Amino acid sequence: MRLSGVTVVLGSVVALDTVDLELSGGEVAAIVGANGSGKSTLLGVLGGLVRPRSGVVHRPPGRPALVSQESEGYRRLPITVRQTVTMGRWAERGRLGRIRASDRAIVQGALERCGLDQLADRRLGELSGGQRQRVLVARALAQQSGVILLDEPTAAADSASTDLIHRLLRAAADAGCLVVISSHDPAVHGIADRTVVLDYGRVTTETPRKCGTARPAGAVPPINTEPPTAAVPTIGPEAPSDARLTHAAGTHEEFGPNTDAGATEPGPPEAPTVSRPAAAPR
Ligand SMILES: Nc1ncnc2c1ncn2[C@@H]1O[C@H](COP(=O)(O)OP(=O)(O)OP(=O)(O)O)[C@@H](O)[C@H]1O
Repeated sequence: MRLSGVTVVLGSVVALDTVDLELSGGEVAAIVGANGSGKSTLLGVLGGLVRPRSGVVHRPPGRPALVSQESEGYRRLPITVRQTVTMGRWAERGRLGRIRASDRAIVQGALERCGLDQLADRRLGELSGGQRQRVLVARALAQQSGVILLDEPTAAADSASTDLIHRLLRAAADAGCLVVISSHDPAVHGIADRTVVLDYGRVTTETPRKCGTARPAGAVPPINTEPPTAAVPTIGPEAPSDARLTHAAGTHEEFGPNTDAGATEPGPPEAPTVSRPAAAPR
């Protein structure tokens, strides 16, 4: 996954400013920064949900698994935990496709690894915020994508849930996934190979991956994680119906005034003036 000179303008705000970034399978990248610094926007670009105004985006084949912020929308969904995690398999089977015994086994495995098997028949609205976050992570794991993008996946989690989610994500990366986590939680540094610091839409600091030195050996207990498969689409309420990440050879999109790159959202109108994001509390 590579971004070159990516700029995103939302309304009159430069949400991302000429961002260059290269991320690889097998690593956990932590995206950190103050409120409004552009973390969610960056995840949106990586996931193909936000259209840059300019720049180049290379994506690997397949659709990423997206874990959006736990929200009121999830609380209101009249579906059970198991049904939600099963949605991860729609990626491979299609919404109307038949869920097979192998899919059910994958879902059961994801439920168990996320400590949700006892809650499988509860509705989402009957869970705590931290429990719902584990459900969203379980759904992403059930998708078995090669890329998992998570927006503050531990914001409502207690320390035990945070530790579990982090260990599962670390294990997914160790199995070959690219895992990108936007977070305000300092605990994320414990599993990250790379930290990308955003400030007013710019990457100010990037700690690149150092082969073999990112984590002390044995710091993360092994977890039984299914290896990612190549090309699986995004699922879930936040997934756009026309997500364009399905090319077997990956995608290369160029954005700019003279290009017509595939986008999933209409680009912003030409803004006569562009301001920096509103100052965030430091
Ligand atoms: N739909 C929108 N229209 C205009 N500006 C927007 C829109 N969405 C976000 N922004 C602005 O873009 C900037 C980046 O927002 P973004 O949500 O990416 O920040 P963030 O780092 O994820 O913040 P947080 O930590 O609060 O989740 C902010 O200044 C925000 O106000």
